[in-house]
Amino acid sequence: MLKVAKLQSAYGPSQVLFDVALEIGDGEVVTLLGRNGMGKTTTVKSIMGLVKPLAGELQFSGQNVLGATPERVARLGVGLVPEGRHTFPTLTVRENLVATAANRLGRKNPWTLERIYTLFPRLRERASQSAGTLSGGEQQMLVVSRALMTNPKLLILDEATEGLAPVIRAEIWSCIEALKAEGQSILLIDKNLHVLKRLADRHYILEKGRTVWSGTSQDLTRDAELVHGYVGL
Ligand SMILES: Nc1ncnc2c1ncn2[C@@H]1O[C@H](COP(=O)(O)OP(=O)(O)OP(=O)(O)O)[C@@H](O)[C@H]1O
Repeated sequence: MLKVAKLQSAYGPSQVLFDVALEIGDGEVVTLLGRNGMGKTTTVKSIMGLVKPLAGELQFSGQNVLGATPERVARLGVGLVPEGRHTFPTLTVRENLVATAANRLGRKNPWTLERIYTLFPRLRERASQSAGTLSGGEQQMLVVSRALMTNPKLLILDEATEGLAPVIRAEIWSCIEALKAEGQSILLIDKNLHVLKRLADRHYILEKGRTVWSGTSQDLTRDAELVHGYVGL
């Protein structure tokens, strides 16, 4: 579904990605690990077309998307939950959700308001409240739901549980588990290694803009010391 190889990206004169490689197959849950500043978010931005890569290979759904616009990448079916909780604060929860509804045609089981409210009953309760008045956890549920309403083939979550209370974090994890069970392909960036080990199929570690390790959750446990050195967790 997604293939990234030898990816290089820069912000102006400062190169941040030198050799990033990762692949995500249909229905796979894959993580991108690494300490702060190693290039995880820049990799995501490069995939989305928000940062224009200098070189490399970027394929999504069999199409070359190296240098594609964010609109094209989104239309092809990549849904992003970016770092930080960005809702439309003056719109209601319901309006936030319908604002991104897309890509319904031809989908087996497209996301609808009803399905979202079943996944996150809290959002049903808050449906007519403006998003800006929600708690941090509720806002994050809304942001994840908004991405789902685009019916993405690949859902990317960049630090989706950061700064959330443990109980809310657990809700987001169980949502991700439910999505996985449905066969949703997901790329996860998060610091909760113990949960990621359980949830994800495979992992990639970035160090200074390079993919330096990849493997299954079993490999991650086997290479615990090495992984600890890279990830610091
Ligand atoms: N807009 C920008 N302009 C210039 N440099 C940037 C910009 N955004 C990030 N960087 C730099 O690029 C490098 C990689 O940052 P990136 O955000 O991709 O890392 P990360 O692994 O996602 O870390 P974090 O967990 O802190 O988000 C860092 O050195 C960072 O300072």
